[in-house]
Amino acid sequence: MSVRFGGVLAVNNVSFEVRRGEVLTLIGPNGAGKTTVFNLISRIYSPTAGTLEFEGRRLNDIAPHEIATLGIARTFQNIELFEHATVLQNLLIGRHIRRRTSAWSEFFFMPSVRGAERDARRKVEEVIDLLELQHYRDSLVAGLPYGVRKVVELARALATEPKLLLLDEPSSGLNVEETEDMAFWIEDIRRDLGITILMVEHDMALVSKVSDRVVAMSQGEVLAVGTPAQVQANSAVIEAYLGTAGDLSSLRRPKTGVPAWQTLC
Ligand SMILES: Nc1ncnc2c1ncn2[C@@H]1O[C@H](COP(=O)(O)OP(=O)(O)OP(=O)(O)O)[C@@H](O)[C@H]1O
Repeated sequence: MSVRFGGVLAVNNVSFEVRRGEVLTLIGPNGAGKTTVFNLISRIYSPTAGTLEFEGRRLNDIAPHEIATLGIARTFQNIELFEHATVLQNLLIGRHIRRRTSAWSEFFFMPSVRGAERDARRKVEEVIDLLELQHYRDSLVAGLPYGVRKVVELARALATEPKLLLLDEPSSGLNVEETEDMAFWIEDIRRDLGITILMVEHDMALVSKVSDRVVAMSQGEVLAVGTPAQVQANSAVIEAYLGTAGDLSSLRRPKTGVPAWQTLC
């Protein structure tokens, strides 16, 4: 796919596949086009050229609100939750896209609606147990620590029972311990729930730990695809990161205090 914003070719002829059951991570310096790829897959943006397919189905003409019903869920770089609702309510709202009941049956609270309500609660409670959120289930999101909110956003995505989970910088803003917990959640989600994961991430320790394959991007293009070790050893990838080292403000530092490009080299 390619996408142009005025004079900026944000994504230029980018092509890759996500295999069922894998964790695939997009890496690259700031401005490489990673979030734009996520926004293309979520249908927030439309490609200027190219095709997007999910399970053999062309997604180019699908509306953004239909993406979740096809089995694609996402989290955002900046957490997007209902701040003045509880954790449980946020998850139930997330779950609502699975509802197949009509407005008519909802109005009269017919048996099909009661059944759907029970299913939603059961699924949401399963996710709360899986991500160990029991302690926070009735707390307002607004009062929760940042690290817990990140897990709640992940839980809300899981409550939709996705086949493909898009995680946009799951470790951003987390401390070392919280990042390690996030790595465990990601591994559990893939192993226990069989969900395929496509992730954008800057923390190379987390990337190496959980990813089967990595796609390295720079300036809107794919530089390399391979295992984390293969991509980290790729000279074009190293150069792309070193090329930004003069502008340290554009590099995200992992919590070790080591610049991202040093962890790559
Ligand atoms: N809506 C938009 N309008 C104009 N330009 C945009 C838009 N979205 C992204 N861009 C530009 O596209 C390029 C790629 O941005 P993108 O946010 O995808 O990079 P990124 O790799 O996700 O960076 P970061 O790691 O900082 O999130 C940048 O030059 C950015 O300014």
